[in-house]
Amino acid sequence: MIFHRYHGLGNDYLVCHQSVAALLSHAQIQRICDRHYGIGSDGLLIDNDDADIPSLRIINPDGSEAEKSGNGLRIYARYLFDIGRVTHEPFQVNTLGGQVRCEVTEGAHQVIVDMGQAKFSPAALPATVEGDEALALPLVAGGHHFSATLVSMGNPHCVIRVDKLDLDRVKQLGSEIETLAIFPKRTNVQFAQVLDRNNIRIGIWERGAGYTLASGSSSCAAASAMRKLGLVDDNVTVHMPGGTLAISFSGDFQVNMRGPVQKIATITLDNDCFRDMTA
Ligand SMILES: N[C@@H](CCC[C@H](N)C(=O)O)C(=O)O
Repeated sequence: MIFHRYHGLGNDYLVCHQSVAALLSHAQIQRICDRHYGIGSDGLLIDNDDADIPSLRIINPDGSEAEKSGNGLRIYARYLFDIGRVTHEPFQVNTLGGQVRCEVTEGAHQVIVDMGQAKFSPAALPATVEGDEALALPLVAGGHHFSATLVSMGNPHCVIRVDKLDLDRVKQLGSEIETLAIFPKRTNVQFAQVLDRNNIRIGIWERGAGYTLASGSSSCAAASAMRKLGLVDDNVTVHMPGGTLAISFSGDFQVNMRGPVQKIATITLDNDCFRDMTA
């Protein structure tokens, strides 16, 4: 079984063809993503090449399926370029969270993705809260009171605005917020600090993955939330522990993301990896 390992700002993924994924159980995917007993990864990207438009499935390390992933899309676009399926011309990719436009540029080191429209309706996440939008939703976690903005980028995000970002707090409270009862499909969580009208800093807790160094859809969601609150302009650099992404807005919250991708390795998985497993 062949896997291609890439990262976007330290958010790392394994890419495999659907014929490989079809052989894997839920538990085996968890094992492959495990950093001590498997190859280790923030998720699995499954390439489906049945149709004219390439289609991406995104599996979190806990085995759950995500509708969309920003770093995952940049990595998948770069993978398609590496295998010669696309060129430097823009192309479409299907995800469960909608169709997006990708462009591999600067050699193949940068990828631009039109991530689609940020949506603020709680129903879009889904979240079981009243109202057409939840822009300053009171939340309590770990005994602390927060104000959250709910955003769907195709996948769900709960963006908490803070005066000063504390990454330990993200690690301590991420899981509790991810699994609050108001989020029936759980949620990704970002703590966001506005630095100025063109820069924000975020800490990320990903649904199904935990604390990560960077996240594309989280960057889009956090920038969208701060834009909606009137705190930033149309061009926002999102600073994360793993590095920065450039986010820009056009029209009615159409979100564009630009950032790097790096290839790490092509790996052959040994079947011995599953020897002690029953399924
Ligand atoms: N790392 C990703 C997000 C991956 C999916 C997420 N964990 C979810 O369940 O929605 C990104 O770069 O966007």
